[in-house]
Amino acid sequence: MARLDPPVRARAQRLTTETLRHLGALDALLGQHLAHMPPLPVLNVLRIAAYELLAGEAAHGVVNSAVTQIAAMPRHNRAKGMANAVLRKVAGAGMSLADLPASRIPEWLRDPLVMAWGDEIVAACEAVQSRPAPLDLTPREPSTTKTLAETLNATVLPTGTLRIADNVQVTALPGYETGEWWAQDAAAAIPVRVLNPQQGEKVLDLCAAPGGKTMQLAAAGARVTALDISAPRSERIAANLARTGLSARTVTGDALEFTETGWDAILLDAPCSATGTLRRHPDLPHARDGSEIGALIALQSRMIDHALSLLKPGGRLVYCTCSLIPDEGEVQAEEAIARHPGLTADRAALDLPGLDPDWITEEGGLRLRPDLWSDLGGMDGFYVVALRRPR
Ligand SMILES: C[S@@+](CC[C@H](N)C(=O)[O-])C[C@H]1O[C@@H](n2cnc3c(N)ncnc32)[C@H](O)[C@@H]1O
Repeated sequence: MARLDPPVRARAQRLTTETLRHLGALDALLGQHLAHMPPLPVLNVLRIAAYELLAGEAAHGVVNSAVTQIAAMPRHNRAKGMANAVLRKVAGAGMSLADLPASRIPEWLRDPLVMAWGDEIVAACEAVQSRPAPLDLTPREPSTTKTLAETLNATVLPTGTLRIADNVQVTALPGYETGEWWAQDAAAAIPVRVLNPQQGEKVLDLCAAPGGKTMQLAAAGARVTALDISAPRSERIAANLARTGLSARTVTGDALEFTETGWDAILLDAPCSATGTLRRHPDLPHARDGSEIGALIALQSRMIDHALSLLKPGGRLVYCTCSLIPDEGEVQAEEAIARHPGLTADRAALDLPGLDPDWITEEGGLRLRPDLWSDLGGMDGFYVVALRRPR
């Protein structure tokens, strides 16, 4: 896909993302017209074509293009007649995307989420995840929020994030080149607000790439060190800082081996199952099976303990994950408090404009779910807690 021209690439990305979002419903629809499942390369062409038909693309062009692609597959070109017939039946049914049922989270993930949140909340999350995610932007200078909202025809969310509902090309928007804002989901912007960086404070961003939160910390005037284990991802931090004219020291390395101490505050946006970001990454539940989550949970608690050892006495650690699984959020905070005498969850840090006190959890963290603000377009799932080390 990287070799395609930007507009073609954007269209290819949108088509595959939206097809994956509705994969279960599209397969069920195609299944009504298929005597047996075709080979995967043929099925994938049918899936994308069925999505395009339901999205209102002209039937003639969609069917022709799909048949041409299958005709060019040396091992499967005999399927072109079948593909033509099936797609004409889908087109003839006159259905649209609105007729599809909400996309369902695959069972390996759905079962633990139902255990954690109940059927109703999971169904509400699925309803939000069935629609494309809006584009959320964080302004570099909070004082420019109103002006940017007018220029970009965006709405301002209760926490100060700008939201654009339409499908737009990010890099073509005014202010991208000049770094006046960066793309960041409304929920992802909250951990730094909870950390509340102060001018001149020494702040360590422990799992920093691609740098959305690093930029928020630097924009607040903190002296930031941004560390990430991945060299290519660290380059993205540097590129983002350069575009926005912000500065931070970048380090490539393993958080568990970083030994500089005395930090006023540390942000730990730990690697996780990313199950809160399904609406932006509908491929995720198909590409994974949950077998990696146990190892991630163990890594997260080792990272929390190590981060606490780097803080100055009285310093604060904001731990967050873009996961919907409590073992990667609420349980990590609860167990960290139990492991470290004197460590407390700072509930006052969550008293911020736009944050609903109902989102505060028993152990003193913040649970953000896709179904919250559903009337405003939802948000990614996140867990955030501010832990304070004793003096
Ligand atoms: C959730 S992403 C961070 C997103 C980032 N904070 C932002 O807001 O743009 C998690 C990051 O952790 C990094 N990571 C994973 N294991 C790590 C380790 N042992 N040490 C440091 N970084 C690690 C990954 O490379 C990944 O970039």
